[in-house]
Amino acid sequence: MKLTSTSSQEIQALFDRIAPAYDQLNDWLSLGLHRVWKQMAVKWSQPVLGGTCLDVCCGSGDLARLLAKRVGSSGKVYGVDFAPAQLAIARQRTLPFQQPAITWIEADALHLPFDANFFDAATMGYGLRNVVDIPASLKELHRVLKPGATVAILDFHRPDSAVAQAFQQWYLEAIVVPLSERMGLREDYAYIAPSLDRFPIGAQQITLAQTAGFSHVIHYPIANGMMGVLVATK
Ligand SMILES: C/C(=C\Cc1cc(O)c2ccccc2c1O)CCC[C@H](C)CCC[C@H](C)CCCC(C)C
Ligand SMILES: C[S@@+](CC[C@H](N)C(=O)[O-])C[C@H]1O[C@@H](n2cnc3c(N)ncnc32)[C@H](O)[C@@H]1O
Repeated sequence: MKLTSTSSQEIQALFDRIAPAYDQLNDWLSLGLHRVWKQMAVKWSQPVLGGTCLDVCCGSGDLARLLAKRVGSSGKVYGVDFAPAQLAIARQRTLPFQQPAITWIEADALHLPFDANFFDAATMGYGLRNVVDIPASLKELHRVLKPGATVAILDFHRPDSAVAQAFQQWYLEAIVVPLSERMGLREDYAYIAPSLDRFPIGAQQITLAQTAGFSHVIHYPIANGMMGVLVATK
């Protein structure tokens, strides 16, 4: 099935389908760099010891586990995703004795099952590009954060430089798609490039976050602008 413009159900099915290969392919295709980018996002979300943190669109849970390390045993971390196969892997990959225990919740990022002003910090990794309503998703994040709390949103980004842009396009088409094809996931990974074409660039993301109500917003291009982190404080 070719995924160009996509419904919420198609996105959920895609991430359920790729779940068994997802972590391995991320490590291979980014040469492990996605772990560094995720560390940066967690740092920018400013989690504090004993804090209550949220990882929206948590997938297999990398960011939630990093948040858990930051908040320590007196803190609390919730990981939310709507793809049950991703959550199953998140649960498997989390050590039973890890403190704090992470609470994994199957839910929609557009309707978070939390009270307003609940979280001290939040992260979202590679989720914003995939939600069907970006402004609604930002408003929902704003709603659940406490005043003064920060969300860091990591995702692909289009570099300014034509050379870096050409390299990114080439890498997605000539490396990512053929490698994922070997695992029978060609169409699923071919979806990344068009989803990136539709995704607002950093400056547009800043405006969207301000419109959602965030008071202090910065976008950091990373990896030569091929990735970016939107950091927004309520
Ligand atoms: C963790 C990463 C991506 C997660 C991800 C997001 C999506 O929206 C998907 C949609 C459909 C299928 C899969 C995903 C998905 O895995 C980021 C790293 C993985 C990337 C595939 C690697 C991309 C690398 C950069 C374009 C270039 C880096 C070059 C460097 C020399 C390694
Ligand atoms: C590319 S994965 C990212 C997973 C993880 N955050 C990471 O960085 O590795 C995107 C995740 O967003 C989830 N997702 C997309 N739209 C969602 C929505 N509306 N509600 C909840 N989860 C959603 C997908 O199920 C998928 O697990």
